[in-house]
Amino acid sequence: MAQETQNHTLSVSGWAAYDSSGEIKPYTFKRRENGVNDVTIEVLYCGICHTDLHYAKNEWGITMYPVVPGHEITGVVIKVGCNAGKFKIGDRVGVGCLAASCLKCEFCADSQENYCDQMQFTYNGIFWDGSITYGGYSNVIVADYRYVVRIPENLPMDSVAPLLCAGITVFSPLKDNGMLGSPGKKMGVVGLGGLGHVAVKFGKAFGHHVTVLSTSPSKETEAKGRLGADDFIVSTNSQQMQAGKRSLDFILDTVSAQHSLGPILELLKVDGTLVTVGAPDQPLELPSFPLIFGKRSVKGSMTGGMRDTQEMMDLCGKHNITCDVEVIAPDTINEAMDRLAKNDVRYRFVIDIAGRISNI
Ligand SMILES: NC(=O)c1ccc[n+]([C@@H]2O[C@H](COP(=O)([O-])OP(=O)(O)OC[C@H]3O[C@@H](n4cnc5c(N)ncnc54)[C@H](O)[C@@H]3O)[C@@H](O)[C@H]2O)c1
Ligand SMILES: [Zn+2]
Ligand SMILES: [Zn+2]
Repeated sequence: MAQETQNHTLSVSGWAAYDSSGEIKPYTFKRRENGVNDVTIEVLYCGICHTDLHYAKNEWGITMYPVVPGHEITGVVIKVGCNAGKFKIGDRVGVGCLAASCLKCEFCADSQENYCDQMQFTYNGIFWDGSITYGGYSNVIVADYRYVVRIPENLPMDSVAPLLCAGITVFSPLKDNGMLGSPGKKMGVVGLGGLGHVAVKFGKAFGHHVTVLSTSPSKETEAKGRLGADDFIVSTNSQQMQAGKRSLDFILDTVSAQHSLGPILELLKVDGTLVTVGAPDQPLELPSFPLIFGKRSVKGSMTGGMRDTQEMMDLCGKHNITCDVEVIAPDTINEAMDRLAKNDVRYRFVIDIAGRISNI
């Protein structure tokens, strides 16, 4: 069982869910003191990922309460361990989903720490010292420097925060599947939420023709006008789905709820690939006919490694890509979570942890 260890003496104020109601309330807890490999970060902003909602409500059945969610963290370094000299006090940094990995296996050696079988998450994980990890809904986080990235100077700390999970989670499968550096592909994005809206922006930045698939016809104008999508298919409109058959090279499915992949797969060309990154609590429906008749592949992908995360950040800095966010105060996290559950967000809530908006 996880247990707190003696060097957990740093008092931190945060917000936690205490039970499967998912209600978020203030929570004061202890973190480890800054170790030789650590940086201590004053948290400025933290995005609300749909995964936070899955955990807060124990939708995957693995939540250890109280859970302090948050893995889209931006902040400023306030303490540096002696081995963490690549960072200095005052650096603008980000922390995503990963807190630890073995650092020795083939995946760690290749900076695919996200696939290390010893990998531990930023929250609801168990750190090497046996303590439960707590995420970014808190004013300070202590992170091993190997899981910290730099934020480009030109990007604002609030709208950059969701890149730490939503961003890398869609960047990584795009890179892995030949969508980076080979423009002109036909790309589909299913679900226009936090992950989906970044996927559209990346798709356009990488030179692709991007089609959004959504159940909400009302999102068409924004998807095209604001995010730059080229086409929009309402997934419940059978005529539109029929017209789109065999038109796409690659599809990224970001939907958070159970659904069938069958009709979506029909939109892929022969030999096309669908990567699912959404994590519904119920199995996806995967009929074999659209798979075998089109020699199509379905793959999964989980967040991304640290080298790719920094690469993505730097690319976003170069192309000025940020997320479309609604910044909220910590005392409205519950309202934001309710709206997230109802798909009423454009496109990511970001908590102003340090209370900067209250000063405006
Ligand atoms: N693979 C990973 O590493 C990874 C990382 C982050 C998030 N996730 C998962 O990805 C999913 C999406 O996360 P998000 O933060 O973008 O969530 P979000 O709530 O911002 O977006 C989800 C989108 O799915 C749409 N949607 C919901 N139910 C639908 C349905 N029945 N049919 C069609 N569309 C529907 C919503 O309208 C919304 O646009 C979540 O399940 C989350 O846990 C996975
Ligand atoms: Zn996430
Ligand atoms: Zn490893």
